[in-house]
Amino acid sequence: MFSTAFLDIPALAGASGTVRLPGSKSISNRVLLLAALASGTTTVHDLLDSDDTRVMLDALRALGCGIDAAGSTLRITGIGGQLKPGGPMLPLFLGNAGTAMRPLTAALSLLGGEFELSGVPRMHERPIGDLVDALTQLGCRIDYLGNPGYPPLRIRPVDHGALVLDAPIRVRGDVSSQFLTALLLALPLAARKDIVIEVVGELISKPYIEITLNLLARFGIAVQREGWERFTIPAGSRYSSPGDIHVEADASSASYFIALGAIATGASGQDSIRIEGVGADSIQGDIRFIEAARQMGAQVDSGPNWLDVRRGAWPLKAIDLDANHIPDAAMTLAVMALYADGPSTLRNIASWRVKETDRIDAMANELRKLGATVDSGPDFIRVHPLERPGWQAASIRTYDDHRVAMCFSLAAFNPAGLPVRILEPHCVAKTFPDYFETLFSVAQAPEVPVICIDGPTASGKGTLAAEVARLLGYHYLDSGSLYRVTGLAMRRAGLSAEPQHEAQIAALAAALPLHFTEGKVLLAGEDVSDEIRTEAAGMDASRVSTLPAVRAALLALQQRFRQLPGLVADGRDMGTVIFPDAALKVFLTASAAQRAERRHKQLISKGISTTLDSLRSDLEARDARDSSRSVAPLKPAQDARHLDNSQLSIEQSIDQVLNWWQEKQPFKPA
Ligand SMILES: O=C(O)C1=C[C@@H](OP(=O)(O)O)[C@@H](O)[C@H](O)C1
Ligand SMILES: C=C(OP(=O)(O)O)C(=O)O
Repeated sequence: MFSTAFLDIPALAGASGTVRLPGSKSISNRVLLLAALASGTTTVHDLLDSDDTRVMLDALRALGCGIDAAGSTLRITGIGGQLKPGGPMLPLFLGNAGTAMRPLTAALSLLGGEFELSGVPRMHERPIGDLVDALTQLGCRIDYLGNPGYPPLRIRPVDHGALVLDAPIRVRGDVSSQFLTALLLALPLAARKDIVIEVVGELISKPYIEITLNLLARFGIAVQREGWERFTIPAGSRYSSPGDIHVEADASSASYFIALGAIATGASGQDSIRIEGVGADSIQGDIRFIEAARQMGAQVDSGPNWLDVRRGAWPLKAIDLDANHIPDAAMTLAVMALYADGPSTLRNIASWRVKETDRIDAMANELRKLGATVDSGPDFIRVHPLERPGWQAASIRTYDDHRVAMCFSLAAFNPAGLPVRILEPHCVAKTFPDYFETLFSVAQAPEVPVICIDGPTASGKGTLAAEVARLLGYHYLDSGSLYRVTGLAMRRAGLSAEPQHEAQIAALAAALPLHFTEGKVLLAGEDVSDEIRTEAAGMDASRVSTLPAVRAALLALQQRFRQLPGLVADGRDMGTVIFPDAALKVFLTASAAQRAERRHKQLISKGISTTLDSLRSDLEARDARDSSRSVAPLKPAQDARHLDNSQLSIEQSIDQVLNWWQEKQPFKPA
């Protein structure tokens, strides 16, 4: 996941390949709750692992459910519809998960304990009054701890004998379908007689009720229904675990990749996006996004558990759609509309205003930043397409809404070749923590940005480059370590850095089984981070780096690190030889006295004894060798910015490089 303050997505040109998507949020949280209420153990396969499921799991653990995770499988032992009596009041934090807050409110109101349910500030602005009213009719005891009609809530124990089950329970369905879902999931706890639920007002987001009914059936509860107005939970209903249950991939998450297939042209080989884990026969209503995508021109094939999408009509065809049945995925259509042949209108979407943010306003604001003309009203949005000269580079605010972040990534396919900045990209953690990594695994950019930081030994370029990479969410290449690892491989093969061994060392270098993970350098799986940091290994590195055949072998290896969303590379010839087209090149220096002092401190802190004088003369010898070698000597690229950090703190150096980088970006302030 990208935990950076922002993520710059370079202009993208194509996309092709296969993605496997994480589990459905709606299925995951329903299955977890049903498994928790049932008796016995349920094994859940391919559960979504995200903020929304984590808050549900934490709540269920607090209730006393047994939960064991092993890989993508989770075993959950339910409480059999009964809480241990006399437990303390439980505070439960439910983040911004509607699928946790609403169903748990209903279930806990009937379970008998005392609870306080709260969430993030936005959750305290998301309505729950219609559900609380329905539960209160029944005799449940729920108080508002903040604003009436909104969480946080206090739930008090209820006397099951006093529940009013004779009259139908009336619930409004026109604000959120989750209120009806919550009642359907929880009321079997009280079904000593038939319980009837009547929906008041036009039910929205109907397909989510189908998911609820489908999963209830798998847990042994056969709800009878009359259209969308009346639902009966038969007397004696009991949750019974199906044993094993598989979670489909999330159809709403699939919408971004379906859109990607519709917008992007493929590269050589495969020219489509294949999505695995969900197919057209999904139980999730958002799968009907493919109908809308087809209307706009996408070519979609599907089979059991897979979809294959490619570009059809181009530009896309404008659409006018009642999107009430696909409230989440429809946001993706609003961005696809930028690539259409006329204005597109999405109607009947008033519920967008009470989700993670006011999504109608959020989409309108951010689409306008890209240059689009947008009209909106209480329950619709109309998006006019953008012509090439109309596109603007924009810093997209995401309002802590995962879907805003995800759907705006599709703006990176703009024909003007502009990058898109996504602010607070970590909001995707709600349902799809690795969204951007998954996007980057199939997207192609004509130009992946590179920042080069070259400089002499002990100038601090490693620390600076790693930190800049971390702050930008870019990959990091410590090219010096490649030479160090080559030196180590050379030693281990019994060779030395003499010209007669050059070809052999080059062959070793070309095939280095090298990985950088979490600040470690792994050679064939072995952590060699410490071994390559000794002074002797530094000397070997410097020597092998003078061998032209070794440098050539390592060139391709280094260039392969240039991957989306970008790269920060440190070394001695990054800007001059390896990435001569880098957008920013920094030549980092510090006086030999300063560098010797830093290195001295470093070694002393590791308990290695040395003297300042010897370090300084070693450094000077190494500088001389590095700058006089015949191949790619250490010298600043012509277009490099010089940074002497002798008098700067590491933070000041980082700020300077980030400022230079920002100066090169076309983004206006957010
Ligand atoms: O029941 C569910 O799993 C959901 C129902 C929908 O909410 P509304 O019914 O509030 O539209 C949807 O937007 C949400 O992401 C998930
Ligand atoms: C509306 C959404 O979430 P929630 O389940 O919190 O309602 C969503 O995921 O788009």
